[in-house]
This record gives sequence, structure tokens and C-alpha cells, in this order.
Amino acid sequence: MSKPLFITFEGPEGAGKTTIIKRVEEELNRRDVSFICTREPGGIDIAEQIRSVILHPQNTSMDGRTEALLYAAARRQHLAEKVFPALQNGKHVLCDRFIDSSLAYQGFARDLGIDEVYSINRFATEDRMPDLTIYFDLSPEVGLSRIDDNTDREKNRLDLEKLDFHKKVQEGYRRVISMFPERIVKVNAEQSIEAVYQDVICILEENFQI
Ligand SMILES: Nc1ncnc2c1ncn2[C@@H]1O[C@H](COP(=O)(O)OP(=O)(O)OP(=O)(O)O)[C@@H](O)[C@H]1O
Ligand SMILES: Cc1cn([C@H]2C[C@H](O)[C@@H](COP(=O)(O)O)O2)c(=O)[nH]c1=O
Repeated sequence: MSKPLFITFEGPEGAGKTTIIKRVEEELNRRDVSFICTREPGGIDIAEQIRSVILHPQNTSMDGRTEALLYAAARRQHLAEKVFPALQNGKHVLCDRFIDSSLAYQGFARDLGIDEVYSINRFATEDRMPDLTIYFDLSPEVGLSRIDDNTDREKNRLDLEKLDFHKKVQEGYRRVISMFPERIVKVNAEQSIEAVYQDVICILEENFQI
């Protein structure tokens, strides 16, 4: 059995991560790969409860450091309860968002400092970084217009931030990618769903025997 891998998916709002992860999940099931799919913030009960506090549209008075600490707390519990046990049991873990979201959104877009936010997250994660991160590259304008068009999806507190905030998130991700070029691979997420899916499958096949 190959070493179980921790693979994360990152990108701005409406990037298409959920859509593509669902298709990858179906394909990996067809190939009989042992894996789990999960998400942040959330994935387990305690972290989903923290998610609802962080993302509740009425919690507009939340302080930026509180927000960063809540994401890190949700991350810790999710790792301890779900991600670490799955990896120990030989399962690959595919996770929708992880530490890079905190570095881009809280570290850069909220002006808390990428290094400062990285530091609290190193404590939360015991320095467990992903083996591979696939970054869905698209402009905030395209991402936001996709979620505007998606009437099934309720807007959360971060979706409701102004365009300038989402532009800063994009710049934050650029900086994070330059910090970890060996780990983070970009896909052009402005292509059709099929083309993005093919790119993602190629990256997974190239990097690992799956
Ligand atoms: N490549 C694509 N082209 C056009 N529309 C897309 C594409 N990928 C996803 N969409 C649509 O965009 C919307 C957002 O997609 P999805 O929920 O998968 O994104 P996400 O990255 O999970 O978003 P978020 O992180 O904001 O929840 C959905 O309505 C989805 O059908
Ligand atoms: C993990 C993480 C997430 N965020 C933000 C990014 C999104 O706006 C929401 C999560 O919503 P999604 O529909 O599940 O993508 O939370 C963040 O700011 N910091 C983080 O660490």
C-alpha cells in the first residue's frame, strides 16, 4: 500500500472546489482507492459548530484575531478527530481548505500578518502540512458571480465581504504560493468544469499512484 497522503484544495469563493472534489471522489471510488473527503472549517461535529459561529452572517462584530483563533481551533479538532486517524489507518485524506486559507484570508486579507497566523497554526497542526495542495486559480469577480448565480447556496459572513477584501484574498494566496512552491500546484479554474476536472485528475495521477 502506498503512503497515505494529505491533499488539500484551496481557492477563493466560488472556485469550484466542492464540484470537482465530488467528481474526484466518484472516480477514486471507481478505482477502489482508500480515502476520505472532508472540509474545513468543519468535517466533524465540534468543528461544524465552530463553523456556524464563524460564518454566521450576523456575527459582524467578530474581531479578526478571534476569527483566526476559531479557524485554528476548528482545524485542531478536525485533525485530531478525523484527519490524523484516517492517515494512521492508511487512508488518503482530501480536504476542502486547510491552513493556506487562514494564511490568505486572516493573515493577509485581514492584515493580521501571514507569519503571525502561521505561528498559531503551527501549534494547532503540530506542523503537519499537506503533501500536496491544488490551488483553484480564478479572479474574485468570476468566483463571486458564480456564487451570486447559485441560488441554492446561502451567503455566509465571508462571502458578504466587499470585492476589495476578496481581491486581497487573491493577493494573499499569491504570497502563500510563493512561500510553498514545491507543495502548491495551480489549476486554471476559469475553464469548464470538465477541463478543470481533467487537470486535477492529471495532477493526482502525476504526483501519486492513484
Ligand atoms: N468551472 C466552472 N465553470 C462554471 N461554473 C462552475 C465551475 N465550477 C463550479 N461552478 C459553479 O460555481 C458555483 C460554485 O462552485 P463550488 O461550490 O464547487 O465552489 P467552491 O470552491 O466550493 O466555493 P466556496 O469555497 O465558495 O464554497 C456552483 O454553482 C458551481 O456549479
Ligand atoms: C478554512 C478557512 C476558511 N476561511 C473562509 C473561506 C470561506 O469564505 C469560508 C468557508 O466557506 P466554504 O464555503 O467552505 O469555502 O471560510 C477562512 O477565512 N480561513 C480559513 O482558515
